[in-house]
Amino acid sequence: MSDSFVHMKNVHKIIKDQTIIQDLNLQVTRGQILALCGGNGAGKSTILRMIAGILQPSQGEIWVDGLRWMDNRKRYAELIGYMPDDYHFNQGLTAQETMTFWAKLRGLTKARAVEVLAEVGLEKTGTKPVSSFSKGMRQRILFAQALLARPALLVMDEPTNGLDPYWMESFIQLINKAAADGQTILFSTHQLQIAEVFAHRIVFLRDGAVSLEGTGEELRGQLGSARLQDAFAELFGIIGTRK
Ligand SMILES: Nc1ncnc2c1ncn2[C@@H]1O[C@H](COP(=O)(O)OP(=O)(O)OP(=O)(O)O)[C@@H](O)[C@H]1O
Repeated sequence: MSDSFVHMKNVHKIIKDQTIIQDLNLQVTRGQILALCGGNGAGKSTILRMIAGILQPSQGEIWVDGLRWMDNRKRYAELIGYMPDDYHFNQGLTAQETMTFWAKLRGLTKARAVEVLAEVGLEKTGTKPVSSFSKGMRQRILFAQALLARPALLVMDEPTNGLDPYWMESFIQLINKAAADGQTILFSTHQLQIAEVFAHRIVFLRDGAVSLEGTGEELRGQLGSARLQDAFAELFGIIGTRK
């Protein structure tokens, strides 16, 4: 096994007789920010859920900080802050009550719940019901939830969906700070300009396999295209290739 912080080795995932992920090998070093890109159905969420321990590979192994999910599920879960692409909030609770509930589940204090809500700019609106929140504000609650326990690994599915330009910038700053503090970050996005701005490495998936990977600069160099978005369009054509 390598000294990578996240190591996926020969991972396959089969769901309902369909191969969703095929022979995936992926390594992420500590403190690295890695963006997973690819069209609809390429397998981004499936990979992130497997790393988060929500799904298990059909074949192959995944280590986070040298630990496999089946070795010690509690310790494994403690290593990871997972931000799902969607979540059905309890509409009756305020943002602060929601976050405090999640904090208590992790043995953390209400003060930490309030602090992390402030980090995502929801200190004032935190006392309002989540039912009154916009998509972007809900995204910020989910992001705060992933940050709660200051996890060694942040796994985020489409974290910038619905963020306005101001919060996009704040999100980038928070992620850069987390990486500078030694946290390792994996996220999926369709927004290649976001991946280019702050990911140390970009992995392009196609039909559950790695199609291309490198830094933004390397990929642009390889593809001879001024912008990754152009390269992406060239390579993948119309988004959504899997039948
Ligand atoms: N529970 C499931 N049952 C059947 N098929 C599934 C299931 N989960 C995922 N899939 C299929 O696996 C493939 C990959 O899905 P996944 O959600 O990982 O893709 P994605 O890259 O995150 O897509 P998007 O960009 O649209 O969010 C898709 O073809 C999807 O239909």
